[in-house]
Amino acid sequence: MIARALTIAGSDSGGGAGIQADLKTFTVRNVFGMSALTAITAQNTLGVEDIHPIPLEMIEKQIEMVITDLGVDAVKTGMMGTAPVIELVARKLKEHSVKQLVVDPVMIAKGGAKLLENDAAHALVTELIPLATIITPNIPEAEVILERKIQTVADMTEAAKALVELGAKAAIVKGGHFEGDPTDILYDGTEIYTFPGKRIETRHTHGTGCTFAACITAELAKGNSLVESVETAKAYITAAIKEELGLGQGHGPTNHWAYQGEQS
Ligand SMILES: Nc1ncnc2c1ncn2[C@@H]1O[C@H](COP(=O)(O)OP(=O)(O)OP(=O)(O)O)[C@@H](O)[C@H]1O
Ligand SMILES: Cc1ncc(CO)c(N)n1
Repeated sequence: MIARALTIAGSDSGGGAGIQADLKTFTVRNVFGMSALTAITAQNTLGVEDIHPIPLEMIEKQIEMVITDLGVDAVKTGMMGTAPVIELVARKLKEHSVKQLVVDPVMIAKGGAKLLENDAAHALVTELIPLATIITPNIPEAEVILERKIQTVADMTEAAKALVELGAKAAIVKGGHFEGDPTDILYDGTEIYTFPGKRIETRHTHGTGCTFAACITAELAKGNSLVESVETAKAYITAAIKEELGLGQGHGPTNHWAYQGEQS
């Protein structure tokens, strides 16, 4: 049977981030994708124009309809928006004993728009992080969650460990926001793994975080190990950034078809 993945996230009308990035990535990685929308955004490569939140009952019904009929092998969370949404999603994931959960703690879009209310970071810590197979913050997100500055690779390593102490089984702190080559640091509760990258000079990085986390989710859904899943996701996002599509006037989308690696 084909592996199944559910993304619980916001819609990006521009198609480069949010559920659109997730569903494209799931498809290219041979996983059947499903979605529960938390918000609709009117956005493009230049920024977020408006956000329309989805009512809590409707978020709940989407999750319920998908899990009780089609079933899921892995779930990814992206833009949550508010603390009540996080609380609801955590309750549903517990109710259905979801085993593989990738938490991408989306806070701010590339153009600077706020995708998570300030008072909701606490709910991430108390509700969602303890359920996570892996949490995938960029450096500013890890700084908000842990209430500390991250300035060096050593700080990233300490941050990954601290996120596991908060209850996630694993954490990867992404280095895309540092100057120079972007190195990501993974801690799986036992070992530290370093995923070095070469910085690609491009403005087309809209949705890199969503796409990376979606690929981890797809690989986990197929039954791959955590480290294998992150390795594939790193290769996938690197190819997607390198072979950008040249779309839009601002931060353009990545190329979800670019990765030529094997299907596992
Ligand atoms: N310019 C780049 N060149 C190569 N790799 C990059 C570049 N920018 C980001 N990455 C890699 O892409 C992945 C996503 O990291 P990033 O820090 O950009 O996520 P993010 O900030 O959460 O993205 P988003 O804009 O979707 O919120 C990481 O593996 C990171 O190392
Ligand atoms: C809907 C949505 N989710 C996540 C991001 C972060 O890239 C975005 N720009 N839009």
